[in-house]
Amino acid sequence: MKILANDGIDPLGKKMLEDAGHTVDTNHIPQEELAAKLPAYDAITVRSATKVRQTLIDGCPNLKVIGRGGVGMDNIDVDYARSKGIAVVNTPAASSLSVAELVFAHLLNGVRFLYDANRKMPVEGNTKFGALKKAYGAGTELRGKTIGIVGFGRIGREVAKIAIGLGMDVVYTDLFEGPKTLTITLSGGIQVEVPIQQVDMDELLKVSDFISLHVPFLDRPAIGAAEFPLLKDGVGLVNASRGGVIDELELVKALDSGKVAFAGLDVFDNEPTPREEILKHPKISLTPHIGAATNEAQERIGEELAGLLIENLKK
Ligand SMILES: O=C(O)CC[C@@H](O)C(=O)O
Repeated sequence: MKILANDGIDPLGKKMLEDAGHTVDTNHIPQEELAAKLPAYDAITVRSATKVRQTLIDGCPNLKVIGRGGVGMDNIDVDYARSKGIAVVNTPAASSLSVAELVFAHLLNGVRFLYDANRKMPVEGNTKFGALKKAYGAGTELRGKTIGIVGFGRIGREVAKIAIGLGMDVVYTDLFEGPKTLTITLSGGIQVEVPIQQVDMDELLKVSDFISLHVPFLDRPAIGAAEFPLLKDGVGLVNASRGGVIDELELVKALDSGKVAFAGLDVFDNEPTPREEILKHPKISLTPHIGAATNEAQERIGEELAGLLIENLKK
């Protein structure tokens, strides 16, 4: 069968597919050319960039599988594809740890002003060293602080485990009733049971020194105009889930007023062209949607995705 890996696939996954007798094309086809070219393929794999919408699906009667390397399927019309008999598969667990680690990259970046130091040091570092040292002189430790985790799925739980390892207190919200403890496995296989607390959103906003969001974008931002006033003064926010989950315009206002001390953003309202106010804001640590972009996660994703494709292409 012919598979188009339109947003790439790890070499391990590609080899598994080829060993199973499939042809894998990793040359990216731009979105506007897909309608003409995708009908020649039996399956497509995407990450978050390529959109597989109803009109594209309608033009590909031979398509058997749509594979999403990653978690969120918001770039695919999943129900519609399934109604046409196309299997839609994803790899929900493979990138959790990588996303969680990126959350802490942003948090540690935020509490020590690295986002700003990295911008200013190359320009002003030799003339204003002392002034910069003073500007970044009031950092904050994470230990003993409370992190609020919005959405306690796989990624949220990985965030909680790292936070516990750093000596932070964890509160979380979720639509479902979640655990009261988390089991942390230390090196040597020692397991420790640590208490965590599920609270409602208002309580989380009130008590958290830092908040990390791990929910899909639904119909409104999880932190928007109504929520910002409820936040603790000087909170740090991290969004490595989906653009729109934090209202960006309200965020800029809250950063400017000092209500929010800093934000770490991996995802944006209008990817891949985020708004200027966000890109240029001096209190935002930025990454271009790379939560899952580690060698380890991509290898796990490629392997899992290849397995799912092989299984579904047999049917
Ligand atoms: O691979 C990507 O481009 C992002 C993936 C990530 O947002 C996910 O939903 O798994």
